Order: sequence, then C-alpha cells, then structure tokens
Amino acid sequence: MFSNAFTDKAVMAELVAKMLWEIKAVHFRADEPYKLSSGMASPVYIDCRKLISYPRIRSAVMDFAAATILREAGFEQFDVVAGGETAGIPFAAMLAERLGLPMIYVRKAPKGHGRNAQIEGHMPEGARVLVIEDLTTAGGSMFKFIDAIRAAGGIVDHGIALFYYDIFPEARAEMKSKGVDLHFIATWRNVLAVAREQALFDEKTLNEVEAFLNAPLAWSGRNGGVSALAAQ
Ligand SMILES: O=P(O)(O)OC[C@H]1O[C@H](OP(=O)(O)OP(=O)(O)O)[C@H](O)[C@@H]1O
Ligand SMILES: O=C(O)c1cc(=O)[nH]c(=O)[nH]1
Repeated sequence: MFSNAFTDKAVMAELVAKMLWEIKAVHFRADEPYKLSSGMASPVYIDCRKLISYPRIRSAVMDFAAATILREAGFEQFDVVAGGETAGIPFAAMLAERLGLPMIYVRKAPKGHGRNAQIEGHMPEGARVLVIEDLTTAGGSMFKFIDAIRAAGGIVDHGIALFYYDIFPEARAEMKSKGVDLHFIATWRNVLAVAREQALFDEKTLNEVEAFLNAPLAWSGRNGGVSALAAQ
C-alpha cells in the first residue's frame, strides 16, 4: 500500500530522470531517427518499459506516482485505475495496489474476437477512472484510452504519465479543455538537466536533442516524420 511519504515534486522529477539514465532507458539517435506512435520522427526515445525490471526503482516510481496523484487530484477521487495497452498495464497493476483500488486495462482497439472487448476487467457504470500510461508524447494514445472508457460509461477527469515529453506548449491546455488533468513525474527537461550535470553526452548531441524538443514537428518533418499531429 501507499507509503505516505510525500517527496518534493522537484526531487521526484530529478530522481526519476536519474533512474532512467541509470537503467539505460534514454536513447539518442539523431542520424537514424526513431518513429514514434504519433508518426513523428525523433532523435530521442525513452523506454519506460524497462522500469518494471528493477524492483527498487519501480517501487520508488510507484510511490512517486501515488504521491503525485494524491497530492494533485485528491485522496478519494478514484474508483478504478486503468492501464493503457501495453506499456501502461504493469504500472496500472502496481499503482492500483498502492492506492488500494481495483484495476482494469484498455486495449488500443477492440479485441476482434471473443467478447470483442476493449476494456478488460470490471468497470462499474459511472466509475471514476484514473488512467495511467508509462509515457505521453503527443497525447493521442492517452486520449484513445480515455475515449474508450468514457464510451463504456466511465468518468475520466485525470490521467498520469510517469514521463511526459512536455514539448507541445498547448497540449495540457487542450487536455484540460477535454476535461482531463494530466499529471506526470518527470519530463525531458529533467532528463537533459541530469545529462548536462553528469556530462553523459557531448554538447553537439545535447544541442541536437534540444533543437528537436524546441521545435519537434519541424525536426520531424525534416527527418521523414509527420510535420503536423493528427487531430485528437
Ligand atoms: O502520446 P503519444 O504520442 O500517443 O505516444 C505515447 C504512447 O507511445 C507508447 O506506446 P506505443 O504506441 O509504443 O505502444 P506500447 O505501449 O504497446 O509499447 C507509450 O506507451 C504511449 O502509449
Ligand atoms: O511517442 C512514442 O511513441 C514514444 C516515445 C518514447 O520516447 N518512448 C516510447 O516508448 N514511445
């Protein structure tokens, strides 16, 4: 269950950034860009899925996620925790355990056979659902999951991403306009601060990464990815 330790937000962000470096979850590859879920080309990629393989780290990250939610959303605001397929699912299980709540998970699309379910587990009608994702970049995936939960009768006012790209200035306001508060622990700003402090990469690489983070769609367009995001 929840540890009742409310670590300072800046400390949580710095520690998660350090953990991601420590487990080699941060990747830079400007000459052969990554293709992201949104269709963007990117010189950076974070593999938050690796967190599940490190018990001390995943336990601390889940304490941070619980503290973030309880502090920013409240203590009695949720009936169910929902994980987004696939990377969100293990974190939903761990956070549900921390918060003493039931868990469900949401498929990217209905299963296509059997019950053709998109939501797995039991979600009571009108349940207040907290959606968790490992990571949010442009937000399209989080919204697909939220739409499916809402269509099935659940109420979603909050989502949490362990890591948030935070590169589209209007993104959180857009989420807010759709009735969702996005919570997160760490962003690229925190990861880059650690890289600079510990001299983990040369200045040229870090400058290229910053060029992408400052103008992601332009960088993507120049490197074979989309130069506009699909409407959500
Ligand atoms: O905010 P967005 O632009 O939608 O991108 C973030 C999504 O990308 C990753 O999932 P991915 O699509 O790689 O699938 P997976 O979880 O099955 O690995 C991640 O787990 C998020 O769901
Ligand atoms: O946007 C994505 O698809 C994405 C970005 C990233 O850094 N890591 C990841 O797993 N997915």
